[in-house]
Amino acid sequence: MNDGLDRFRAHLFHDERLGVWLDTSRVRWTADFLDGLEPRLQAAYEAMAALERGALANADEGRMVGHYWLRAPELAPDPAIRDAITTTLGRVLTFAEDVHAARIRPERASRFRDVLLIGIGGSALGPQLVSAALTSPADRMRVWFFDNTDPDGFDRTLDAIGDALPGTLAVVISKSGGTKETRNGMLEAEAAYARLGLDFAKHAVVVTGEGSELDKHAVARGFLDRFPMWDWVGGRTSELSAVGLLPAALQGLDVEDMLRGARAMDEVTRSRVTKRNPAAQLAAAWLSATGGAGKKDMVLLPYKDRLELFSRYAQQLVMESLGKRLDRQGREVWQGISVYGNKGSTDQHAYVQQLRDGVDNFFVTFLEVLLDRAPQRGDLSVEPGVTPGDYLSGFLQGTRRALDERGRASITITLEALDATSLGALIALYERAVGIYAELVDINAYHQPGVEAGKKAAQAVIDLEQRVLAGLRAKAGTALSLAEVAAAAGSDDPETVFWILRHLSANPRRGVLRVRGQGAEAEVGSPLDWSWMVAAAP
Ligand SMILES: O=P(O)(O)OC[C@H]1O[C@](O)(CO)[C@@H](O)[C@@H]1O
Repeated sequence: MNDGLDRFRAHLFHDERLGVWLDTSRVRWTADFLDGLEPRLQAAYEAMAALERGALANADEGRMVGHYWLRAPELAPDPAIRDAITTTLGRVLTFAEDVHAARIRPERASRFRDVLLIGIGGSALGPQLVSAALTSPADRMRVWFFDNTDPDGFDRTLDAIGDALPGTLAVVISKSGGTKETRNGMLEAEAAYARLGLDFAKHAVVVTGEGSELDKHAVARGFLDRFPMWDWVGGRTSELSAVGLLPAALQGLDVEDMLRGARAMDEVTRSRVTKRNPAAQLAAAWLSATGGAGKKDMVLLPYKDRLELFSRYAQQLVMESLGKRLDRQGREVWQGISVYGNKGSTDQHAYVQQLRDGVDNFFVTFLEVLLDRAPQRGDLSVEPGVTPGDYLSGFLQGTRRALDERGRASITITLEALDATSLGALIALYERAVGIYAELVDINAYHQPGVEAGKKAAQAVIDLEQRVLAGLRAKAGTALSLAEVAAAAGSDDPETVFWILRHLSANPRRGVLRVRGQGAEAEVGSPLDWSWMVAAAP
C-alpha cells in the first residue's frame, strides 16, 4: 500500500452535508501526537461547552463570549439575549427590504443604490471579506468602505462613488462607538454630504453598543436607524451579528444561508470526537506546526480570487485572539501565530520561491473551491480538454507537492462551492479553531489589551500637537528652533515634536512653515536644525 495515500486517508476529514474537506496529512505530525494531545483536547471541548453555556470566558473583561449564539439563539443562556438576536435579525432583514423597495429613501435621490460602510478592524474586515467573496451581478447595492483615517483614502473612495453619493447609505459600525478612525470617517462623510447640501443623518445608520458615544450621536442627529452590538460579541467574531449581516443584506446576499452554514459547522465542531471535529483538527495541526509557541507563521493561500481577503480577515481573528503576553495563569508566554497571505496561484509568482527554497518558518494553508465557476457561464478550453480551472487546481496541487518534497508543512481546506452557506461555515470553522487553540495554550482569546498602548500613545501625540500649535501661534512670525518649539509646548520629547512639525509642514493648512537656517552649518546640518514658525496667526 502507498504510504502517502495511507497517510492522506488517515488525515482526511470530509463532511458531505457541509461540503467541506480538511486534509492535515501534510502537517506530518508524528503518529502519537494527536493521542498525546487528546486529554488537552477533551479539556478544550469542555471549556468550549462552558463558554457556549454562558461562562465568563473573557474573564479579564468579565464578559460572556456569545458569537455562537448568533446562529443558534436557542443556545443563549438568557431569554433576553435570545430575543435580542432574533429581533435584530428580523430588523436587519426588514430594513434591507425597505431600502431595496425604496420605502426608506434618501433625501434627494429616488432610492439608495450604494452603501458606504465606515468601520475598522472587526467592524470592517468581515463585511469586506463577505462583500468581495459573494458579489455577483444580482447584487442589489454596491458596497464601499472607509476603513482607515487616511484623508487621501477618503477622497479616493468618494471619487469612486462620484455622483452616486446622494443615493448612498452610510453604515457606521463601531462596537465601542469611540474608535477615532471610524469617527473621522463619519465626519468626512458628513462633510461630503453637506457639500452637496444633504443632511448626513437622513443617509445614515449605525451599528454600535447601546449608549456608546456613536449611539448618542445617532440619536441626537436623528439617524435613519440604529442596530445593536453587544458586549458578549467580540469585534473579530462579529460577522454574523448586525455588523456583518446588515451590509450583506443590503448588498442582497443571503444572510440566512450564511447563518445556516455557520450553524451547521458549529454542530459538527462541537463534537468531542477529535476525528470528527475539523476545528479541533485544525487547532491541533496549528499546534503541531508551531510547537504551540508561534514558532512558525500561518501562510494562507486561497486559490480563489473571491477569497483573497480571507487572509486579512483571519489575520485579525487569529493574531488579535492568540497574540498574548500572558497566559491565563499570569505567566509571561508571548503567544501568537503570525498570519499572512493573498491568493494562489498569483503568489506562486511572488513568494512561493522562498516558501520552497528559503527559511522554513511557516506552514501553508491552501484553500480550494472545487466548483471553478458558475455552471451557466460555460467553460473555455485553453488547450484541448483543459480549462483555466484545471490549471488553478493543478497549481495548488503542484505547490502542495513541491512544498511537501522539501518537508514544508501544509494543510488544505476544500469547499465544494463558494456561496453564502459555505462562507458562513468557513468563518465558523476558524472561529472555533481559534477558540480551541486558545484553550490548548491556555490564553484568553477574547480580549486585546495590547492594542490599547498604541491608541494611547497616538492620543498623546494629538494632544502634544495642540500644545505645539499653541506655542507656535503665541510666537507667530518668529522662527523657532526645535528645542524652542518643544519648550514652548512644554514637552521634553523633541523627537516627537519634530515628527509633528514635519507633518504639519507638509500639510500647510495650519500655516506652519519649515524654515531653512542661515549659514553653512545649517545648510549641511540635519533637518532637526531647521527652524519653525507660523506664517500668520489664524
Ligand atoms: O468596533 P470598534 O469598537 O470600532 O473597534 C474596531 C476594532 O478595534 C479593536 O478594538 C482593536 O483596536 C478591534 O478589536 C476592533 O475590531
